[in-house]
Amino acid sequence: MSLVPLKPDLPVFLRPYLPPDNDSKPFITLTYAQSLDSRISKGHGIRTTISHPETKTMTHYLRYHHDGILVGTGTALADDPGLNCKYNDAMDQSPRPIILNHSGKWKFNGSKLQELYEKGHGKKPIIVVSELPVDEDSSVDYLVCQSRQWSILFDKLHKEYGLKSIMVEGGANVINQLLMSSNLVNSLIITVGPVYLGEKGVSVSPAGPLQLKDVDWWKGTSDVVMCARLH
Ligand SMILES: NC(=O)c1ccc[n+]([C@@H]2O[C@H](COP(=O)([O-])OP(=O)(O)OC[C@H]3O[C@@H](n4cnc5c(N)ncnc54)[C@H](O)[C@@H]3O)[C@@H](O)[C@H]2O)c1
Ligand SMILES: Nc1nc(=O)c(N)c(NC[C@H](O)[C@H](O)[C@H](O)COP(=O)(O)O)[nH]1
Repeated sequence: MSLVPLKPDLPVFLRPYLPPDNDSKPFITLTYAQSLDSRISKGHGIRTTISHPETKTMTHYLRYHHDGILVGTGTALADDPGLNCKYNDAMDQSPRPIILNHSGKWKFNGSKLQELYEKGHGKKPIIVVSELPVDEDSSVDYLVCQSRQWSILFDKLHKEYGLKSIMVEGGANVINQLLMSSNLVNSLIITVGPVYLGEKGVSVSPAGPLQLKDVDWWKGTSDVVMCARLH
């Protein structure tokens, strides 16, 4: 499905929060869409549309500006995401998909990621594991890194794969951890949609309080987008 056009005032609004051209450390953007009650889906395993088509276009614009896009196992299992870039039909500019798969529950075989990669519509995924599997799949790259070692993981993605910017798209478990690792996150970009998802929804709520800095808001047709820094 094609995207609606990018709202013309979004590039200027987003510019200060996008990765710089040159940086010695990987630039980490944490981004997701949430309801008014801070839920990101109706329930575990349920893919839920929250954002307006114009902020979906913004997400693809953000993907266009990043070298890698990371999601947790829960999101890979629930959403079977494509994680490519449809902005400007620039699928060759798609970020490298990065899947945390320490549990081994998610399978590349039969996934949307496999379909897109084989069609040349997405990049080769990097699967993060605690040890190499016995039945290695040659269509993916494996990165060995122990669970919850975020700093080491981002460093390896930078040094071993040359990824200078990584966009983290969720889900809740991953987001809650990174909100508590404020020194690792360079930009936070949250879309808020006009919906409540209720108490069975999967909520974003970090373990402790967090005061954001350099906050700016954009108002779209039905969503708002907040950009901020954590440090
Ligand atoms: N609205 C949005 O923007 C958005 C974005 C992404 C996902 N979602 C939704 O979120 C839900 C999934 O969220 P979730 O919290 O269940 O799953 P998740 O995607 O956060 O994955 C959690 C799992 O990933 C692994 N993991 C997490 N952190 C790790 C680490 N540091 N090292 C190694 N492994 C790690 C663990 O297996 C953990 O159980 C789905 O329903 C999905 O539709 C919504
Ligand atoms: N911007 C945004 N608005 C939403 O309403 C929503 N549910 C997501 N969810 C993000 C989540 O990570 C999804 O899994 C990927 O957005 C799917 O990616 P694809 O479109 O398949 O490439 N993101």
